[in-house]
Formats: sequence, C-alpha cells, structure tokens
Amino acid sequence: MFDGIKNERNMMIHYSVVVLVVVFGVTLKLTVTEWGICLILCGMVIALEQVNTAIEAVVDLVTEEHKELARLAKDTAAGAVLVAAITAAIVGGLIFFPKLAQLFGL
Ligand SMILES: Nc1ncnc2c1ncn2[C@@H]1O[C@H](COP(=O)(O)OP(=O)(O)OP(=O)(O)O)[C@@H](O)[C@H]1O
Repeated sequence: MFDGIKNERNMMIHYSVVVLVVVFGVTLKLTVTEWGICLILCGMVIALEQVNTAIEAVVDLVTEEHKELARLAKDTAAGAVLVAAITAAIVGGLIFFPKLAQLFGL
C-alpha cells in the first residue's frame, strides 16, 4: 500500500484528511447522506493515489528513458489525483462551511 517516500507522504496526507473529516463529521453531526458523500470522496482520492503510484511504477518498469508517452502517462495520472482532491475539497467545503458558520454564529 505504501511504496516510496513521496507516495508514503502523499498517503499520510490523505489519511490525515480522512481523520480530520471523521473528527469534524462527528463533532458537526453530519447526516447519513453527508457521511456517504464524504466517504466516497475520501475513497476516490485514496484509490486514485494508488492508481497513480501503480502507473508511475509501470512507466518506470517499461522505460527509464525520457519519452513523451511516459511523461503523458505520469502527468495524466497525477492530474487525476489533483482533480479528485480539488473536487473533494470543494464538496467538503460545501458540506462543512455552513455547519461551521452556524456553530460560530456567522
Ligand atoms: N520516463 C519519462 N519520460 C518523460 N518524462 C518523465 C519520465 N519520468 C518522469 N517524467 C516527468 O517527470 C515528472 C516527475 O516524474 P517522477 O517519476 O519523479 O514522478 P513523481 O514526481 O513521482 O510523480 P508525481 O509527483 O506526479 O506523483 C513526471 O510527472 C513527468 O512529467
């Protein structure tokens, strides 16, 4: 599951965010639907990070030369993780910000 320092660091960041989501989710009393959405998004980001790691490994296995297709494969896989992470952050904000604002009376 954890391969390489950078990938291990990325996974630790993802799992730290999951812990924060669970802590804030319990504190702010998310509904079942909100829990479902948050868990799907967390799972999507972590799964895509694993696919990204797999694609990097396969590319490095196939060639160590500098090739356009290798660059395309790695950058597209990394881009997929980024798109998922940005989507998760936006949807997480839509769920958590109104509850936080209400909690702090804003
Ligand atoms: N064989 C290659 N041919 C062409 N470009 C490459 C190749 N290997 C890596 N690159 C380029 O260098 C960047 C960094 O490659 P590296 O193998 O270090 O991936 P990485 O930093 O672990 O990836 P990421 O940060 O996207 O998860 C890639 O995103 C890609 O643009």
